[in-house]
Amino acid sequence: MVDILQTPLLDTVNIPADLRTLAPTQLRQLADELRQETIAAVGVTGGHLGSGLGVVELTVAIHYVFDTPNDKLVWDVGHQCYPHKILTGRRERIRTLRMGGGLSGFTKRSESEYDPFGAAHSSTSISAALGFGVANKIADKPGKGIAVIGDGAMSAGMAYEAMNNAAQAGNRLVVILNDNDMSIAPPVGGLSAYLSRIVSSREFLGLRDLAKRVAKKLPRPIAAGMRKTDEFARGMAMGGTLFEELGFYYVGPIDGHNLDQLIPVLENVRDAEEGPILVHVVTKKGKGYAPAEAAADKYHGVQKFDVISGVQTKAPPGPPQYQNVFGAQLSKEAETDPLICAITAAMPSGTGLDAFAKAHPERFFDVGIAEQHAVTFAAGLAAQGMRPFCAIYSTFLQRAYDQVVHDVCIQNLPVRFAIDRAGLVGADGATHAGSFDVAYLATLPNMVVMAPADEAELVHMTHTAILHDSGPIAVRYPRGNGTGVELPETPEQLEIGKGRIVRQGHKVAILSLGTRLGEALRAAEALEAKGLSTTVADLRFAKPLDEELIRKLLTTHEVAVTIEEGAVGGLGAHVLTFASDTGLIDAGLKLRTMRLPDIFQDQDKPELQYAQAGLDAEAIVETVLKALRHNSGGVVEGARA
Ligand SMILES: Cc1ncc(C[n+]2csc(CCOP(=O)(O)OP(=O)(O)O)c2C)c(N)n1
Ligand SMILES: CC(=O)[C@@H](O)[C@H](O)COP(=O)(O)O
Ligand SMILES: [Mg+2]
Repeated sequence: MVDILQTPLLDTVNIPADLRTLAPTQLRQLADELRQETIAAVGVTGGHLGSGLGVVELTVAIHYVFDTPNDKLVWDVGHQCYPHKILTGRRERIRTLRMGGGLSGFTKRSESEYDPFGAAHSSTSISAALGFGVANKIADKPGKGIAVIGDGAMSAGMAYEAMNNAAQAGNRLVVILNDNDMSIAPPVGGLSAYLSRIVSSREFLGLRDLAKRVAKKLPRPIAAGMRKTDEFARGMAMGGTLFEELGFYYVGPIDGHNLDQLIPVLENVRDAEEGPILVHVVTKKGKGYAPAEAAADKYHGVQKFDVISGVQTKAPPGPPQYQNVFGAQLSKEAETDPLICAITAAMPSGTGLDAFAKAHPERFFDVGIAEQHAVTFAAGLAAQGMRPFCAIYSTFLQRAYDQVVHDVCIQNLPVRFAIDRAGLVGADGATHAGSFDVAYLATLPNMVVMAPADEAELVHMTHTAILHDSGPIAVRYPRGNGTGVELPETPEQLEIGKGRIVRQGHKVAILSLGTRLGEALRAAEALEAKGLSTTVADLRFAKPLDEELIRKLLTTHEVAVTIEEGAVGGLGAHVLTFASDTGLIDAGLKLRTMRLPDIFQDQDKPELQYAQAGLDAEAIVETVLKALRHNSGGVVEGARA
């Protein structure tokens, strides 16, 4: 395996133009070196590995054949883009992947002209590539849009919305379907089965007849003398496919690790006069690195690891992760409650539902990457009397907002939302931060929004959600480990809209929502040391607000500060609205809201992200002291604080 890294050919390639000076016979070696470099880099940084290893040859072939960056290459999700980054001028920084100040783990427009479109959420690539292709067509400029989309990402509705429109791009759009028969977990559903049928029922295109068959299939000058009608081309050689029905020329399946096949096929595709074209490429996730190929998840996402053994750095033992506390509690309660069912959109382990899937397979649904469908499916289940839990990361639930509003809230259906990765998430950065869910959910009539301060509270809130049959309810909790509190044997049903006082004082009140409670308590200690007696309340609910408790806190303390792990529009906004509606702010109350700043924060360690966001104990103390210094008649200096 990779020992001392020797990359003589890769060392000569800084950008794709360098790559294009190589002879086709050199590309195999280049791909091998690129694979080694990718493994070595991710060994140091951790990150998404298996997907990138599977597209090493594809990355080399695309940059070799197409005229990037004039042809616009759009990687779906972008989690497979590390080899692409190495070939596009970023090799020197590749060992900073996903670190504070380092390269993003996804494609990012601000990073490179070779990343024409940023991503991290799936299934956007065909739409974006179509946009590039059509814009160039209108302007009569050269340049195609090239989307590389995985079989998992191909399960989302957006991909079909784009394909439904793709004909207008003509030959300006190329879609490369990277079929590795894997999502994060094994892929699910009819499309996955369909792709498997195509692959198993057909031989890979062989080298000997490849050029002939592709030339026949794609009308272009070299096929002169052959029939060039659409009927001939579309029905040719490999028969109709779903993609052909949608108006694509389908080419495939192709062995995506065989450069001798990839290069001529892509050259034909590049030069075709007709389109759009879909190239079905079959690859192996984790290809070329034995530990990845052998792992159940194909090293989708890894910690730092030892390159020789593949052994990943273990996280130090700690409290259970929130996702697993949720999954275990739901699974346990489902033993005695046959109405509970659980839905994930392709994230069974990330949401902690793998435990549930094992224990209750008949009530577990992995719907693939299809968050919108997941929500409306849950609404249907709820309308029929089930108790569905839709477990979706905060950032991915954004995609299903209309379904939450229209299918769930307007009909007041008791769908339970388990919203994981709420707040800042660390290495995945802005695209994956769960910054907006409180703002977008707590504004909806009928919705209940809870946030536990620790994992014991999450147990109570999961139980409370199960029993909440009168309408929709959401519980949002962060990525990572709990605080280490003891988990309750018997969960409590919390009273909806009731918070709790965690620490009683009389001058300063900190109103906390979620897991900032620990920082609020640390701040209270520091304030106490300065002679400022401090109350800390855990509001538990962003909606409905505990108006009685809030009124009491705002009328009995000189300064009140709200704190939450979310953007403006969340708890603080609702408390301010309440204080304004009731006239409580007219009485000279010093009320401040602490929330995420109005920026998309780049990746870093979560604790540093929160410090940068001004949401740690030190920032709370500073906010309180500033408020106390402030004379209510004047203008606040440094307005936010
Ligand atoms: C909208 C959305 N939902 C879920 C995810 C999480 N996610 C990232 S990669 C991935 C699997 C994608 O599978 P595929 O497209 O086949 O790519 P592969 O990992 O196999 O290379 C999932 C579910 C996401 N990024 N975006
Ligand atoms: C690319 C992607 O969307 C996922 O792989 C995501 O990075 C997983 O995040 P967690 O590690 O928080 O489950
Ligand atoms: Mg896949």
